[in-house]
Amino acid sequence: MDIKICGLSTPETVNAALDGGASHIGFIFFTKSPRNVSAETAGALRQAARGRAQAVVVTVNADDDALDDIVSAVEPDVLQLHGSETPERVSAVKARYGLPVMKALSISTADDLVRAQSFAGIADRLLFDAKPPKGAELPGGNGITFDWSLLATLDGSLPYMLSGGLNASNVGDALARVHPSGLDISSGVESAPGIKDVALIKAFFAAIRSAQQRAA
Ligand SMILES: O=C(O)c1ccccc1NCC(=O)[C@H](O)[C@H](O)COP(=O)(O)O
Repeated sequence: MDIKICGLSTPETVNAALDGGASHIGFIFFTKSPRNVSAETAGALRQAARGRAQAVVVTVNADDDALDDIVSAVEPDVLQLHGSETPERVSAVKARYGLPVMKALSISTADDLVRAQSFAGIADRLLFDAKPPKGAELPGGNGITFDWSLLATLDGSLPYMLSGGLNASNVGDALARVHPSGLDISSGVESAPGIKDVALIKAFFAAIRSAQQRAA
């Protein structure tokens, strides 16, 4: 199963993610986020990780000019669109950069999953995150779970990463209930907003391994 550690900003925590077995490392491009990084920082971190994990850049309703700059500086493997991008915008981004697009969607009701179907065959993968609280500044990275049982309505045709409020304590429960093609975590491996913690990253991977052994 793919595992994405998102919101990385230092070599130490990127190494912890890679050593733990992360398939994806995520870099946030959203100035209001405590995890926001410069293109230079993300570019250097992704170069160091090249060949070991896929580099994902996370943007929110970014226009072509902003994406051009980020893509040329970072050379990502995947673009994660975490705003209110439409299926048409996802198609246009895929065509412009020739890169896989993971579309993040906020989930709080079954209707949100009906909306997800409009990205079928367009986004390469979805990332189901919790709906941010009213008035929240951030569309993601809020450390909030959603009702995972809603995912039971999916027919299996949409590959998705499960995201939102995961941590070492609840990831086993999540894996017992749903079967995503990937997991994504950010604040659950932080000691403070934006500060990734090597011990928490290790604990997260250990919890996943335990859950997988229980299921085997
Ligand atoms: O993490 C952020 O600060 C962020 C800001 C703006 C857009 C997206 C953001 N995060 C995207 C992610 O993929 C997070 O990993 C995801 O929302 C889950 O976060 P968490 O609930 O903290 O594990």
